[in-house]
Amino acid sequence: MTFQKVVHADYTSNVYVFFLFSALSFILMLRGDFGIGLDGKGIPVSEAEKEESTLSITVVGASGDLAKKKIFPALFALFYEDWLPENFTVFGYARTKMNDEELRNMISGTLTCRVNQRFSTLPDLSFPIPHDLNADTREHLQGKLPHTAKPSYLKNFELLIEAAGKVSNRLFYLSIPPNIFVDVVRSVGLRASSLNGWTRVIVEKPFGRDSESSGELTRCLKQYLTEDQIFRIDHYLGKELVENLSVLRFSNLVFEPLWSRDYIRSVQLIFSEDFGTEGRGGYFDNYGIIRDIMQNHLLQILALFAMETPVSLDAEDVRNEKSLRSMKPLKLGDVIVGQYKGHSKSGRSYPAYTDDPTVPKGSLTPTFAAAALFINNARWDGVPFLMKAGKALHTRRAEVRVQFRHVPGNLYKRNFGTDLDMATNELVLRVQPDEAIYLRINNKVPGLGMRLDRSNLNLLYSARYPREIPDAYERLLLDAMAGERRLFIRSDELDAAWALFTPMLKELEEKKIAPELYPHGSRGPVGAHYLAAKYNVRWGDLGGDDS
Ligand SMILES: NC(=O)C1=CN([C@@H]2O[C@H](COP(=O)(O)OP(=O)(O)OC[C@H]3O[C@@H](n4cnc5c(N)ncnc54)[C@H](OP(=O)(O)O)[C@@H]3O)[C@@H](O)[C@H]2O)C=CC1
Ligand SMILES: O=C1O[C@H](COP(=O)(O)O)[C@@H](O)[C@H](O)[C@H]1O
Repeated sequence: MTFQKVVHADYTSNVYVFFLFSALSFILMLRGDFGIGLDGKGIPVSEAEKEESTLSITVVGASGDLAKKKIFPALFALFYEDWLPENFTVFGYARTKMNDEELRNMISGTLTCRVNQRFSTLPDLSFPIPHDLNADTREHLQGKLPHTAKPSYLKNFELLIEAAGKVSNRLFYLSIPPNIFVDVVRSVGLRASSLNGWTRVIVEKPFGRDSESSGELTRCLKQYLTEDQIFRIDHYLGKELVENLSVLRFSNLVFEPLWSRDYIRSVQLIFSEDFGTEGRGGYFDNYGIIRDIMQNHLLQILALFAMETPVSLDAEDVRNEKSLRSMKPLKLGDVIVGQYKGHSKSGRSYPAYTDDPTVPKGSLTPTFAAAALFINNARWDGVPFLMKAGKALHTRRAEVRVQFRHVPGNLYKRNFGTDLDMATNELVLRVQPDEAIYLRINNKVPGLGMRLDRSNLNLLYSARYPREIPDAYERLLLDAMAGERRLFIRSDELDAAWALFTPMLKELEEKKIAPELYPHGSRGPVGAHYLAAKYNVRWGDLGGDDS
């Protein structure tokens, strides 16, 4: 196996890092579920195409936080697990100048263990430039050619030259701030598209900040790319438990009959992080937790949870059934917002959101929100879908909690006392950490007499599946390479998602609603409890008996 990395180039007007990894001699094992495959995994290409094609993956924004923490580790994990095709190259672009060693250090520092083991066995990363690049490009890459001023960001995309005589497929990952999305897409569309293979672009959120800006972004992107080339990523859709949601429901007879207003009393989608916005305050203040987490990650999970049975697992069939268009726009009265304040605990002090120098003083941006959404269809009419998302809370967790109705005429109510909520069944999908699915049931405590107890039927992934669970970005990158769109957001879904949130967000901002302050590291504002109480339910994550 060889592994190559080349070169940064300095330019007169801007300085870009340009580096190239070329991993050769990988074994491509094709994934059976994509049809044309051979033996169970890999990218769906025929044997002929495998030999005749090259794949380049270009990470734009390669020096950034996301590239460092997620994209490069995911690419290396795919490489490590032999999921990448034979002729495979990774390019990276950023503004920061970085030498080879700095770059290598940046990447190796964030690789997961399993990847590190193999990374450390790699030979020296500095190899000559591959012979299949033409002479001009070689010189250009080595910084020997004079450079004139670059009219736009990434002008030098034309440097992308893959092995001569092969079909070149190109995947671009835009890991950059939204204000330069369109410039980069223009460069990709006009200067760097493949002439004989496919060109796809993965776009990171935020996809606008309301219906208008999102619509405008979509229009601009579509000037240079077709909808089929745009892969809008929501990495929560790549998480193992979220992917399993449909399997759980549609492949187990015991759940599907219960999946409606007849048996389900409320559904709760809960996201919490035990750290603040440190380092990302500048970005975050323009968006807030509702746009950062609810309008995309939690809403996508909700849409998958509540969908009707699709005709097939094809991307379009699945995306057609996601229930976004049946949902009612969110009302301000069904939302509460919060913001974390400074707090001292055990001699340590934790900053307030507004202590971040990149956050404007007096900012009203919510770092916490809770909301109640409703779906206007026969299956879900009247069922509150409660969402709760917050930064700087007491724990890091993401989960879906399905609370079932009380048992009618419960024979055992005497044994539970008057608190019937304590006796309702609850199905919990813990997305992270410690992935698990568990069902809370009532059970007789063994022994004489009749004492009832609430217990969990528990599928803890680490016990049942000891293998490490791949990161969401691994799955989504692989899908994008394969042209599988099921887990990416279609433009009409995006429009529907913004239509649900935009009126409420506008009102919230116009009325300058002050967020309720909560201490850093707490469970969040009490307003969230009032919201749940309004719909006669309780947040399930407060019970304290999770396994
Ligand atoms: N970080 C995260 O956890 C997540 C991020 N995202 C999204 O991913 C994208 C990237 O985020 P993140 O990595 O955190 O951001 P960073 O600010 O850490 O990195 C941004 C990258 O873009 C480059 N860049 C910034 N401004 C310009 C410019 N004007 N012209 C050219 N290049 C520029 C930077 O280059 P340089 O460093 O050289 O200046 C850097 O490589 C954003 O859209 C963000 O919303 C989405 C989900 C999670
Ligand atoms: O998209 C985002 O997600 C992260 C949380 O992702 P996770 O996979 O670590 O749970 C969040 O921190 C960030 O604010 C948001 O932009």
